[in-house]
Amino acid sequence: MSDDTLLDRALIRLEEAANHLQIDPDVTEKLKYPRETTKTRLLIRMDDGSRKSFLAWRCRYDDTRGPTKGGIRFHPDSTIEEVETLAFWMTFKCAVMNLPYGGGKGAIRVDPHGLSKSELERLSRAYVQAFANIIGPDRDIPAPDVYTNAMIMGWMSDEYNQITGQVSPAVITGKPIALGGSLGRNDATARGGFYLVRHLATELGLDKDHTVAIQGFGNAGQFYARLTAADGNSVVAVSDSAGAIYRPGGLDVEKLIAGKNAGRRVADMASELGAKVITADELLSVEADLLVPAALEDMITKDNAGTIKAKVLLELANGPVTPDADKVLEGKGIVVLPDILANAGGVTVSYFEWVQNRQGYYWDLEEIHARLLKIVEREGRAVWTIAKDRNVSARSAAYIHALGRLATAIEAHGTQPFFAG
Ligand SMILES: NC(=O)C1=CN([C@@H]2O[C@H](COP(=O)(O)OP(=O)(O)OC[C@H]3O[C@@H](n4cnc5c(N)ncnc54)[C@H](O)[C@@H]3O)[C@@H](O)[C@H]2O)C=CC1
Ligand SMILES: O=C(O)CCC(=O)C(=O)O
Repeated sequence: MSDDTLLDRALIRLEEAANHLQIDPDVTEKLKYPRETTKTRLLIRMDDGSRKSFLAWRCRYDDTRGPTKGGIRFHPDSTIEEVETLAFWMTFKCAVMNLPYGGGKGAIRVDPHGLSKSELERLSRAYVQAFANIIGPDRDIPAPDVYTNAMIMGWMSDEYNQITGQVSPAVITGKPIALGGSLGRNDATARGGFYLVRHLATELGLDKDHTVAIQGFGNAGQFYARLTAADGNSVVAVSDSAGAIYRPGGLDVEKLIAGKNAGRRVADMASELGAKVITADELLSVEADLLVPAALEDMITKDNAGTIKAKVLLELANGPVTPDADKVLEGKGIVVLPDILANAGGVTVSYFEWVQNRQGYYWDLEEIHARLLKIVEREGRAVWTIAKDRNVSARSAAYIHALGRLATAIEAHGTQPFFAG
């Protein structure tokens, strides 16, 4: 890989889209840099009485279209650059879906698997104590991301309420239902991708019983496996951070999910599922019609993209394909449904959660699914049409679609925000 940073590589997409649109250069100048990133150290008491310090960040990348929105990641490799890039992607994701938000993201550099539940709770609460002045229902609204979940969002929401002395459920989304969470947020990331693939199946050349390989078997990957298997497709390979398995005849998805929920690794379940253990790179090159990266960024590079046999990639992960790898995939005629569209079901249902919290009236699951379907199909179709009309990749089309909306909003604000930012 080159010396370019993750953000440098992400900005290539902005430049490409800008070349397609007649927009003021001030717009790209504004979108090239995060508005603000706050870094802090969280010092918490461990169960053995010692104290330990963790690096943490929150980035509000751009708030032209509304309060900043984006998840919080707990990961041992998190960096400021990763947080800012994820927040940049959130800015474009919210614009693609026409949600009234800008983009944000946060992280703590920690391996949460090494913490007890009470240590994890203290760390999550410490994050909110540190960033209580940055987040807020009209300012910056966090949500779950890698290695964070509804339980953690519940602790964070409770901490915010204690600090402010008010009950403000709309400050954070992805909460437990009992604390104002929305029905349907748990599988929303996967469901958005699933609706997109189903809507464009004919154009993508995917048959009703296509085969699927999934990289990463957490929230996004597991729910995608469940939805696609229930729809008659066959999940033939999956991986987690510890290994990968392959069964050409299809894996028992419910058994796999039950095993993961019991704390097992996918490779440890291979023999009972009649599957073969394969390497992480082999997962990318198995015979499958659809490849679903659902783990981390930069997993598909120019070094391994050439081995991919799938017709279509559905990016449930953020940034799994590098720009160099994109060129390889394009050369092979593989369609990439890009992250800012493909995984936007999560933030879309987070938006529904925020709306329900503010109106104090809650929708049933049917209503959530119908609203999500409508937005995914509307914006998915718009992106597909741009791709065909302009003869560009679906990724470029998604950025063109989003940048058009961002440019309109930036211009509508007048010149002042350029100086205030
Ligand atoms: N949770 C959400 O609502 C949303 C998540 N995403 C993105 O989806 C991706 C996955 O996030 P979640 O499923 O929420 O996280 P998660 O924490 O639930 O699961 C992550 C999964 O990735 C696996 N993994 C980690 N490193 C790996 C590696 N090197 N190879 C294979 N698997 C690996 C882990 O073992 C785990 O199964 C991330 O890129 C995240 O930013 C995007 C939109 C929304
Ligand atoms: O649900 C949200 O607000 C944000 C989810 C997220 O972090 C993402 O889409 O990458």
